[in-house]
Amino acid sequence: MYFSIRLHTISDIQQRKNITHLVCYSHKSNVFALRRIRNIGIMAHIDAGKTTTTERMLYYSGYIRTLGDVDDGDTVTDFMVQERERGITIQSAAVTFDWKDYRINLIDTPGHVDFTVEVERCLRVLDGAVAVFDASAGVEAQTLTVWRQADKHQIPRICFLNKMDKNRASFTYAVESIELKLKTKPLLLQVPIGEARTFRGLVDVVTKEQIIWKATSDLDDGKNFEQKLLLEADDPNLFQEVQDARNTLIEQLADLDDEFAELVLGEYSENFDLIPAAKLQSAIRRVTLAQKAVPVLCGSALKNKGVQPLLDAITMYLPAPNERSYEFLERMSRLLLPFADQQTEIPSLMAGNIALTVGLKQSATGDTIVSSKASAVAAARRAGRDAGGEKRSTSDVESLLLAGVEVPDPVFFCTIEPPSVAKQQDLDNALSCLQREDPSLKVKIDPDTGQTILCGMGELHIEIIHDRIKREYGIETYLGPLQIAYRETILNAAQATDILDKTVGDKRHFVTSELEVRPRLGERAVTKPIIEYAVDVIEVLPKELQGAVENGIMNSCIQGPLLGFPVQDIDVTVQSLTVHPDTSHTMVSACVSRCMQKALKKAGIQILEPLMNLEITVSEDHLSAALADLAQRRGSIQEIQSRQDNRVVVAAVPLAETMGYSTVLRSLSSGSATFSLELASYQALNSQEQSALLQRRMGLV
Ligand SMILES: Nc1nc2c(ncn2[C@@H]2O[C@H](COP(=O)(O)OP(=O)(O)OP(=O)(O)O)[C@@H](O)[C@H]2O)c(=O)[nH]1
Repeated sequence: MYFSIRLHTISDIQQRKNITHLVCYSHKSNVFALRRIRNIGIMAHIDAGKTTTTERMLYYSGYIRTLGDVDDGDTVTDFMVQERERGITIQSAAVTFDWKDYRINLIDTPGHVDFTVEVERCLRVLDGAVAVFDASAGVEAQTLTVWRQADKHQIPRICFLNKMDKNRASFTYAVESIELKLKTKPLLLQVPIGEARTFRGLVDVVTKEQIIWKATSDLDDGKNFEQKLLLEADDPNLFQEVQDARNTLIEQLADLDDEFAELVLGEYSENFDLIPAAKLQSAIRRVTLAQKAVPVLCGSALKNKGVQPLLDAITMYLPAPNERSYEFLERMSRLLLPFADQQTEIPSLMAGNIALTVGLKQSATGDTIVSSKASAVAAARRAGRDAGGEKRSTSDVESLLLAGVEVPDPVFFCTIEPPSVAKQQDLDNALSCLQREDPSLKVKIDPDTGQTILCGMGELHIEIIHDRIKREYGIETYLGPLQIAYRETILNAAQATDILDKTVGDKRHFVTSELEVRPRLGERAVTKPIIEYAVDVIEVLPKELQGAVENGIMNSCIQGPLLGFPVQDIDVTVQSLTVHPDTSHTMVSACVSRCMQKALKKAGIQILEPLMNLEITVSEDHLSAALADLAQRRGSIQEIQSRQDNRVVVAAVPLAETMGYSTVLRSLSSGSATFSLELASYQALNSQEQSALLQRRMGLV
């Protein structure tokens, strides 16, 4: 389990003191000046080649002696059994290695959409990221999702166009799709030499050096390559291409960076060729750190080409921890330096590093650990000051400190049962450990049957959890059929009243309430009800009682009256409320909750189903079969784009129709089509579908 052990310190003076103190405790080999550390994530769409690229980095840096292969299931970072069996990354793995006097802490993150939360929990502890693309596919659906997450956390990035050796690989196409779909400015730092089967090397646009690997680099390890200045006589066309690319790069940088613009317009205005590489490199670094543009490199990790220049670019263009806007520091009783599934104990940790710690029983993914309450308060105050001196409320400050991982609501659920009642306690323990690690996994108890319910992000997510419980905790569990997490909303406005009159011991609890519920109109789904009060209620309602009323309203929305799914998109007005002085807050909540249930029932319930964005990449030959199948799944096609020789179908399809889709798509496209799914919104079921669902749920069909 990885924690973002990031401590705001109270003042710079104190921080300097603490760092010195920690350096004294460090092993010499572990002491790296902050500016020589890079905390980097690798992110991309599934199968773009993150794990393969990471494996090459470890090899070239000397940390492993033989190259592992995803397809053989022996890579360092995919160490979970499920990862090795399926050839995909599920859990992020952290590795630390050195490259030319720099220490790189690198996290390989999963690409499958079911594990998006895993990516986000990594991003928030990183300073920079490498986005890996399949050069024959360009930007794919999941790349967009992780790109947006990185935008949210303001993470400077480098793009690596991998798989340049693949049939249909196209540098130009991939760059265009980055510009168009990610709405970013690509800085082309390399020009490939050859493409697809002829790909053999690249030219560094900044230094004009060509790097050519041996034709047999996929058989040897790609460590040997020829590096020399590209001369016009070597290849006039390539020389001109590089010259043009360099001029474009210079123009781009001058547009984005004033310091560089001054240089170009002044000293070097007569001859751009004379601009020293170092000046270009520092300008690239500045615009990358400011996230005004993204350097683009290319290669083929599998064929051992292009990874060493990528490592150089990471050290050159991505930020050191002290160049990001936070200063964090921590010292703990037991600290471990991760190397995938191996760890080395270290005596202390300097600011800017990533490490593991053990034994924290109460904390979970997304928490921020601070050394004391006082330092947390001081950090919050400082964060308040940094935010432009505006006054912040306490809750603002709290939310700033606890800014955690954004967890999407789960869309699938199923019952999970242990082999015997005696094993229930073990299962509960296993589930609570897994939940602390993975915030996208939710566990609840069905109030009617008492069964444990597992809620997750997709079929694969639940399958992997099931498998992990068996392998890691030795419990063979039984899963019920996978079900869709629907939502409920109301069709009309309705009013209801309720009276609670209960005497417990010598106390009389007396409450009357009157509420109105109305459907909320608007584009965006709002999961929490918007609560308003009639003027004469709010004027006399004490703050504590308001909390009890709102609890009652919220509780009744957790389980809707029709099928027990959460209720969304409603407005509530508390029209009247009387409370006897001795009445407890629990009784107030209970009365309001009952009143809400009555109002919701009267208002008429509409079931909403999750609607997914589906993107299918399929060859022309299999397009009509894929479209015909989509039509049967209540899918609506939004767009059909061309991507190289393939067609990309962008569609919306109800989640209920996507069960087992991967098997069907594989068989109708002879294994060539790929797809990705992402939750888009919730849509109303029509009355026939709704009554069919009700009948199924009641076991009538
Ligand atoms: N042709 C070609 N294939 C590659 C290259 N890099 C990776 N692959 C193959 O692409 C597949 C996916 O590679 P991975 O490294 O597992 O990709 P990933 O992005 O880590 O995948 P997830 O972690 O599951 O998202 C494997 O079959 C690799 O052998 C490359 O440069 N060229």
